[in-house]
Amino acid sequence: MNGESFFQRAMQCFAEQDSVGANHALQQAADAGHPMGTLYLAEQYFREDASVAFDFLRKQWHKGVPGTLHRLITLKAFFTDEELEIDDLNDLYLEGSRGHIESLLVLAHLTLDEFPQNPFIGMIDKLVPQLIVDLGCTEHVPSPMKSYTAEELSPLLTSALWKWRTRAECVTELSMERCGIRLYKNVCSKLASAYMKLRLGPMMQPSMVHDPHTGKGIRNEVRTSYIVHVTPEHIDWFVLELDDVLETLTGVCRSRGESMNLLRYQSGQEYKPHYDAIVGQGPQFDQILTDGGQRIRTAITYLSDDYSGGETVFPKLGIKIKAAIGDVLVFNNLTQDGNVELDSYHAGAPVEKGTKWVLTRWIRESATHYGRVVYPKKVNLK
Ligand SMILES: O=C(O)CCC(=O)C(=O)O
Ligand SMILES: [Fe+2]
Repeated sequence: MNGESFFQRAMQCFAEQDSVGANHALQQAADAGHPMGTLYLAEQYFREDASVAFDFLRKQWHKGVPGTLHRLITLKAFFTDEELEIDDLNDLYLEGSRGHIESLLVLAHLTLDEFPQNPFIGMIDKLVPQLIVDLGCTEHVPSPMKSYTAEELSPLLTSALWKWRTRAECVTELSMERCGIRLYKNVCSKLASAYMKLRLGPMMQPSMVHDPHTGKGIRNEVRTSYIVHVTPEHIDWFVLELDDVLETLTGVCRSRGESMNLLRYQSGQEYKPHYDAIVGQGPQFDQILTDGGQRIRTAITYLSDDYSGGETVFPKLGIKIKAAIGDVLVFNNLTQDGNVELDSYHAGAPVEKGTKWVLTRWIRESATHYGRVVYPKKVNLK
């Protein structure tokens, strides 16, 4: 049997809740160098002991299994309390040199501001030229193509590490006592914004709102944008990094976040004035509240700014926010004593021209389904 057959057998065993059989088959798949088998098994090890998982991933890397170093660094960065070091970024580079696009994207995202003539963009361009066009990075492609020595790479990796370590140190442009409104500048890089839109955009569906009578999701003129729910199966480095940074900016543990909503508004589309707090009453609303309680806070990450109209408006506060790409707006939906903050009433004004993209995170009082699945060890840290 080959690696794929072992992996399929493991999936079958999981479906039949035979975890012993599944682990045995995963082991066989990993021994045969199967990438997904390797990553699944590493996940199992990681739940028990991070260092066992890391040793296993490194062993598989030496056997030539792709994606293993990238997974190791991702687990270390987002699921342990260990700090990333320069060697970890070098590992991402090694993974990228074997053709792992996401590793190169992470390195490009961490270095593009400092190094516009960017070798990582050049490496991506060699592998998938269309991606560079779709990400709007064509002006960054270095020419001529070449391989980079350790000495040439060193300043880039040092700078990437600095960028990583200061990822949540953002300048505040607007700060208001009422509703705890804060607008943080330049949180999400242009590259990360472009990549998330590109990767998740094809899954867009019409947005829904809760029917005030039944609590069920319905289409309604109140909210005419398109949406993708960024559920656990969609997470990647960029989603995890945003979860991490938003935890710092909002002061609430990432495990209390609902899965983010990627919203796309085209001309004429809007989100009419509303509360993000759950304001309906009845059994269906009680059901919605079981996923972590009330929505205490909201964080909106702006992924585009080449549109007119489309401001985020707070009519009771008399403010209109037109953020730049990469900015994050945070505000409270509840008062100190836990009531709905009436001033938090807000809208996404109709877009006039161009396309507005945002990622909305609604944050609850306690751990959500998303938080429990993605961050089982980080539940309720704050
Ligand atoms: O699009 C906007 O500016 C606001 C989005 C919003 O209010 C929400 O998603 O809850
Ligand atoms: Fe909202």
